[in-house]
Amino acid sequence: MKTVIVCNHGREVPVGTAIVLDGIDAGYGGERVLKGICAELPRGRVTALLGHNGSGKSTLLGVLAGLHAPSAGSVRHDGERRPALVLQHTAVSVALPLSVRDAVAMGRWERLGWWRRTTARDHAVVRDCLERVGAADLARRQFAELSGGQRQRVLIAQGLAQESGVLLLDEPAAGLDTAARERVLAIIDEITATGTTVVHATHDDDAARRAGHCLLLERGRVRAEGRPEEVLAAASLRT
Ligand SMILES: Nc1ncnc2c1ncn2[C@@H]1O[C@H](COP(=O)(O)OP(=O)(O)OP(=O)(O)O)[C@@H](O)[C@H]1O
Repeated sequence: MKTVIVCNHGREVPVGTAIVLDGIDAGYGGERVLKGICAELPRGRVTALLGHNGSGKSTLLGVLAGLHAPSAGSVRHDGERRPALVLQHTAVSVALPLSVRDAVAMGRWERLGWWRRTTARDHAVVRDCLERVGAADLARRQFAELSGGQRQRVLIAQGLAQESGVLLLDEPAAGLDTAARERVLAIIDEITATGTTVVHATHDDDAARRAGHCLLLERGRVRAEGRPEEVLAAASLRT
């Protein structure tokens, strides 16, 4: 029997929900991009955000990360810290001289405050996060020298270093070759195995099939939500 804890615009919210989106509207200037998004994203699992270009996936990730204020509705999550947003490797400037270790340590900045005085624990977290993404041997390298796949794994480590219960990724495997893509998807699976909730935007049906839950957006509205096979079937009906 499904256990209901609260009501979300008349929808049941099962126990085990990490994030509740309740009637989210959001946009840019006068343009309304997200329109009344209601959804429940399961804790400790991967949710794949699907939809055509411009359907609002990145905007929704921004709202989930607390970087983009909704004009209506609310986001509730059960963690103490706000969700960690992992940048796409192509979105990060490589003009600055930055070691891999320093790039991951930036994930600690919000905790450190103005003086950014790191402790032994901060260093241990950075080491652990690099190990979790298989990049411990890259720690002393310059971020700019890395391949796209290596950069993406380092950015995931930066997100993990925030020690949030929720990790948000915007097309983390886009532009990577098959081996690098597979490695990123395997890391995402391993992250959820330790209890972290992952939400990632993707155009990749294989990545969606590996997810525990899918949310399909169409022109800023939820077109389908649920198990991957059901949502992918709904998606194929629209193409
Ligand atoms: N910073 C911005 N300023 C103005 N409009 C924006 C901005 N970012 C996105 N948009 C618009 O919002 C709509 C949704 O964009 P969004 O990037 O959220 O979609 P998406 O589903 O992530 O697309 P893609 O798959 O191409 O990344 C689009 O019409 C886009 O042009």
